[in-house]
Amino acid sequence: MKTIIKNIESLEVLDSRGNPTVRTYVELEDGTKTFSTVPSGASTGMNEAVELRDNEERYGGKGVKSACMNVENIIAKEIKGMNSTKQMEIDSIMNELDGTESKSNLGANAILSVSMAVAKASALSLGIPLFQYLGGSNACRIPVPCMNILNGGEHADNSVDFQEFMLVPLGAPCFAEGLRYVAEIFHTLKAILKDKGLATSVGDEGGFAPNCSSNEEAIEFIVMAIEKAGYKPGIDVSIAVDSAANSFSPNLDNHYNMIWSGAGEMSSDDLIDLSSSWLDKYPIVLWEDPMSEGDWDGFSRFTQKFGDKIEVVGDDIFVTNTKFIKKGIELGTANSALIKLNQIGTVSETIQAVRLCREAGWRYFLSHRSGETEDTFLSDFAVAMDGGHLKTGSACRGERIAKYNRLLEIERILAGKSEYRWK
Ligand SMILES: O=C(O)[C@@H](CO)OP(=O)(O)O
Ligand SMILES: [Mg+2]
Repeated sequence: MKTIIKNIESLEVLDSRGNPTVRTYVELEDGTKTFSTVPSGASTGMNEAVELRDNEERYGGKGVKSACMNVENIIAKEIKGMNSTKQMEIDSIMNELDGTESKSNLGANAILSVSMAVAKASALSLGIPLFQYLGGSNACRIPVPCMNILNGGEHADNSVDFQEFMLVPLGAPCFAEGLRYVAEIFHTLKAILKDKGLATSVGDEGGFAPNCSSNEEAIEFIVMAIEKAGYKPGIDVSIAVDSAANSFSPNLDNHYNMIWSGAGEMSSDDLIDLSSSWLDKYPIVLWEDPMSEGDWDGFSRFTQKFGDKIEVVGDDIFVTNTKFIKKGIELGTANSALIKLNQIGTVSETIQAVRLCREAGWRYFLSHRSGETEDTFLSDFAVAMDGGHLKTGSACRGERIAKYNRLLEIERILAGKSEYRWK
């Protein structure tokens, strides 16, 4: 059979931060050969699946090279000879081989590299675009590109506490136009910052990282840039924020300390008040991780207050894990989950997390990591999952642009049959 796995090999390569990461090649009986490369986060949730990374001393120095060895010496031995289209079976065999809930034995990066590569190889061998292989022949919704144009927190060396400020081109008629809107605003923001004598260097995801005088000044600059570029805030282009509140909650609880801006200590209620005043003034449609992963109560209160007006997304608190998303659904913690393949470590389990959100009437927001690669799996995956929006960084870094460009290609493949809508 064409799609029988003939060979699997792994190679240590570099990610966008210049750190080692895993790339895995899968070869099928019919000669199809392809590969996948895994990303890695900087602001991570405590319960994310465990990667074997060189910079993680807590795993006894087991680094990316050992993840690659695990692919070749342990996973490949079991998976070779299997049909690559048996995604769920392959993923669950890898989980059994690993034997831990966190995937810390073989490494979530080792497992995910194989999981994504077998999906890609299957699609290639069958002659189907990856987004249709994963999402079915009706997959046609291109996500609204939530472009991160201003970075703070752990993704930058500046005076902004909130990690990501994103543009949401929800008024555009199609993806290509939406991308054009946000790329233009990106360049306009650069000119505004330059004009004000502020730095135009960028953070990990390619958004600008100026030393703003306050967090609020950051969002003011963005509204200014939207207008100056000729768009209407809230109609053509709205705004999304990822506070990544873990990064300013020293004990990951309901105490916050905004050290970068100097705003100082805050409680969950102070953050709710701040958000409330921003929501009155600025066209914000989505707010991610407004509270830390330990502040379930603060998160719920935030959702109670704003959940009928905006999308409240849980990232570090849910870590793409159905166990935590289920708890969030029961408690009303949020109304959406961030979806990152490497937080849970297999394609099948990521799809389960998406399905759970859908069944609960939640939204789900597909996402890259701050340490990325040129792999465009995420673009196809986002279209396949039909979530309507994704975040994959700014307009000035190749590893992010690769994903936007793949979405342009998909829109073209769908030749007028694609959908583009926020909700
Ligand atoms: O917090 C986030 O949402 C992500 C991606 O933007 O960052 P990281 O990959 O560092 O966790
Ligand atoms: Mg986040």
